[in-house]
Amino acid sequence: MLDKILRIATRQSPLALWQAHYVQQRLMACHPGLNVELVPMVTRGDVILDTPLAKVGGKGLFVKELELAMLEGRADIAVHSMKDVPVDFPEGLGLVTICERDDPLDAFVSNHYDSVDALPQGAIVGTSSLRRQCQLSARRPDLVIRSLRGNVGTRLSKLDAGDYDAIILAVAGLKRLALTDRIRHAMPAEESLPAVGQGAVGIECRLDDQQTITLLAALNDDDTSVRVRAERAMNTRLEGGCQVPIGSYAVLEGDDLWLRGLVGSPDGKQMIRGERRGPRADAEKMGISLAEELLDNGAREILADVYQGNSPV
Ligand SMILES: NCc1[nH]cc(CCC(=O)O)c1CC(=O)O
Repeated sequence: MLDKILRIATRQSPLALWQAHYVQQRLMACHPGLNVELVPMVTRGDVILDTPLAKVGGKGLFVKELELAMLEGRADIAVHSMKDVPVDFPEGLGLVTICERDDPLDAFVSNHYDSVDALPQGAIVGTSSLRRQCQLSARRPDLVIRSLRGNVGTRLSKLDAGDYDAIILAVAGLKRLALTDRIRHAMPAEESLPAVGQGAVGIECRLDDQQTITLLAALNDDDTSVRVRAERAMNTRLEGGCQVPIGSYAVLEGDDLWLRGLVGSPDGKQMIRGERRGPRADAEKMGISLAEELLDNGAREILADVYQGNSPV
């Protein structure tokens, strides 16, 4: 078994490479003698940089090429930010491991201001995340939200060039890239409910590859896994792609899981919130029942509006 070389399909952004290296290091530490190599790839999501993701097919654009490489046997595993992993997997592939979650919160990043509340009237905030846009606009309807795509480094350069008064990024991404000094304010979940899976790294592989699945099991974190399963169950039940602002965030309090969810309109004028508390064994059930409550409380209409194009995405 240890004469095998495990190949990780990875995008080449600094964040993707950090995550792939992290999994490589952890696998080699857990399985002395195991060889782990990176197979760097370019995805469509890396090529289409000028259009909001919600309009060009969503975050799945970042994973398709990696999945094809696994199905064709050119790679054994793919490492993903859980936030970017779509609900469905191609036949034969699945998510088998979720590593310990890093900071799940959003970061307020600015060269001039300390917080959203400190921004002047009409300030320009950069984000292409409808979830962040919705929550920012609900709090401060006067803000002008402008699209912001590209790698974390590119986004920071655009801020530094003066294109924006502030931008919102994930704390976890900034930490991984050793850029925590750019964070002015970690936005608590009450201010910006995080995205499904934010801050967690997941690993996908072929479901018939038992040898790899066994090797990956050592990296699974049960607490993270239960939290992310609750968040993803909510998202799946909502059938919400990334065209709809959705936040879903679970924490453990002892053995109890506290799951909070949000569905909003992109302009922040509508916002439906709900929560569940229950035993960790009910993670998925809680996600589904919270989604159903949100749907009954108005999320159904919001989702329908967005998909019929009545809502300014
Ligand atoms: N959308 C891109 C993306 N995917 C994952 C992260 C951050 C790391 C994570 O959430 O695990 C980021 C950057 C960001 O949102 O600032």
